[in-house]
Amino acid sequence: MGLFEDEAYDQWPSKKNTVLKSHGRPPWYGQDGKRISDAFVIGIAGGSASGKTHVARQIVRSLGNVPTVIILSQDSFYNELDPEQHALAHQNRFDFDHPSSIDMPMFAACLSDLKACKQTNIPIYSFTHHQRLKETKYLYGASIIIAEGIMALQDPGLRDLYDLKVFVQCDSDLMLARRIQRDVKERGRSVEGVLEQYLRYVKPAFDNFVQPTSKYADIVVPGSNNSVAIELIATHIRRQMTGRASRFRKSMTCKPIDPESGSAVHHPNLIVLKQTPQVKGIYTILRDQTTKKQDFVFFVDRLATFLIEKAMEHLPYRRKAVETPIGAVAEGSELDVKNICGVSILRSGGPLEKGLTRVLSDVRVGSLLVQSDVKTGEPLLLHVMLPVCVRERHLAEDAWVFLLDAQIGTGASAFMAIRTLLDHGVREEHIIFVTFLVARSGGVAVLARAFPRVRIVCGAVDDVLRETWLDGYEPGAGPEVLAGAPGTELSVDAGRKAWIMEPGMGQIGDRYYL
Ligand SMILES: Nc1ncnc2c1ncn2[C@@H]1O[C@H](COP(=O)(O)OP(=O)(O)O)[C@@H](O)[C@H]1O
Ligand SMILES: Nc1ccn([C@@H]2O[C@H](COP(=O)(O)O)[C@@H](O)[C@H]2O)c(=O)n1
Repeated sequence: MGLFEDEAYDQWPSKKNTVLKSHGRPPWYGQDGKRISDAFVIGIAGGSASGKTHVARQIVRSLGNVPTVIILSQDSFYNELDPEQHALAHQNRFDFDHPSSIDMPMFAACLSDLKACKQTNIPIYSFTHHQRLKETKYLYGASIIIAEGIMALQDPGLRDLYDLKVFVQCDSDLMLARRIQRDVKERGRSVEGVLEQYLRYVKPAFDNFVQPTSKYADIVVPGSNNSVAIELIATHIRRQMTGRASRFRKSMTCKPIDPESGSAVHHPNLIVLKQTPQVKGIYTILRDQTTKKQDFVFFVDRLATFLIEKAMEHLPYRRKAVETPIGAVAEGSELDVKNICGVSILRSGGPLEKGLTRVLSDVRVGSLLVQSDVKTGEPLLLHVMLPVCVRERHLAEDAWVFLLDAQIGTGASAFMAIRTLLDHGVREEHIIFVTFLVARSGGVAVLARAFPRVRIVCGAVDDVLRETWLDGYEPGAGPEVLAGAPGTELSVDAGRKAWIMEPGMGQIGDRYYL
């Protein structure tokens, strides 16, 4: 499932569960790999049909070009009902408006995970059937979270999670009229049923529990004609977001110096293929600019298999005895891992992905898309599609992940990809980065400092990571120069420069696929 699904919520059976909107997520961590700031969280409360979801969506629209936003609806967290309660619910005789009807601890837990930049899996609720569906919805990667629900400001623990608290104040008649319309159209209810439920539970609960929480709000927004208030909120959020992203692209290309020895830091877990004549021969063909595409693809595929086999040496194995066809016992070994998967950094990780599936035929492979921001040169996380054993927290901590990318130059994409896996609970020592080429003076040293337990398996090490003007770039030209500019396998900074590896292999993805 894709992570950043713009306006994806119309497909959900319950109310608008989540909206994810992304213009790419800049680094949320510092040079030491640790998180530097939490996501910004807005809590929106108000009566049923007061317009909370509408306000949340309007805020998202008004925010425009900001990093990823998620709308998290409290509606997803109604408690499971037993058969008796279920029967009552279908007769409009169950109180869904009492605070105890919502699984507040679960809502708070999901929200705090998202705030702390971790992934979460939220329930999907069906208002028609008054129950949670079997599937859950995976969420990850928001810089801004809007949590909305009638009880969003009810719980003190929840209130502590918000950076901004909003209450939507709406006229009761308008709320009732909207609710009748919506519940008949979208929630499979009859007009009589809506009115019965409204008079018995909704209105009293609004007066007793919902309206009193308006006192906690930083801002009260009208339930209609509220564009000015929404613009004010969006401006406030934009201001809060400024300066939150970490900027350290430039420093990633420098050789970090070990304060104790004074010499450049090398990666303690950099594993380079033995430079046999056979391996050297393959690299010679791959580095040669006259090599035809057909040969390039053939030798990349061959090398990918070598590298994956090398990486496999770092997985745990246990002893295993088998009986041979002649009835003898042979002592051997077998893989001792619960879950193993691949994650390919798009698009250059593709050839290694093929290598991985040749070696482990049933392995699941996910992907990450990281691209440089044209203005700042910082990496932006644009897309996350991870295998289930990483998406589910209880599986992630036992999972082993082969992270695949063609080369590590500045290390910016590798850094972001590793941080993403760690956010999901994958153990640092369970990540094996497999790559064709690394630049010694570049990102590996930065990665070594931040994530020393991640193993990097590569086939060759280039000493030079050179900063250069992009081909065809003239200072002062527009950002369109960057689109598809050759030699930008390694990212671009605000000055329209790229870092290229020497001697390098050129753009491995382009040479392989185009
Ligand atoms: N400002 C508004 N102007 C017009 N219609 C609105 C406005 N706010 C909400 N509505 C409509 O009212 C109904 C309920 O709004 P919604 O945002 O789903 O309420 P809540 O999330 O508070 O239950 C929806 O059909 C929505 O389109
Ligand atoms: N099975 C359910 C669960 C909840 N409700 C009603 O939903 C209202 C809250 O949702 P809003 O989108 O209107 O904020 C709440 O007032 C419950 O009565 C329901 O009808 N059935």
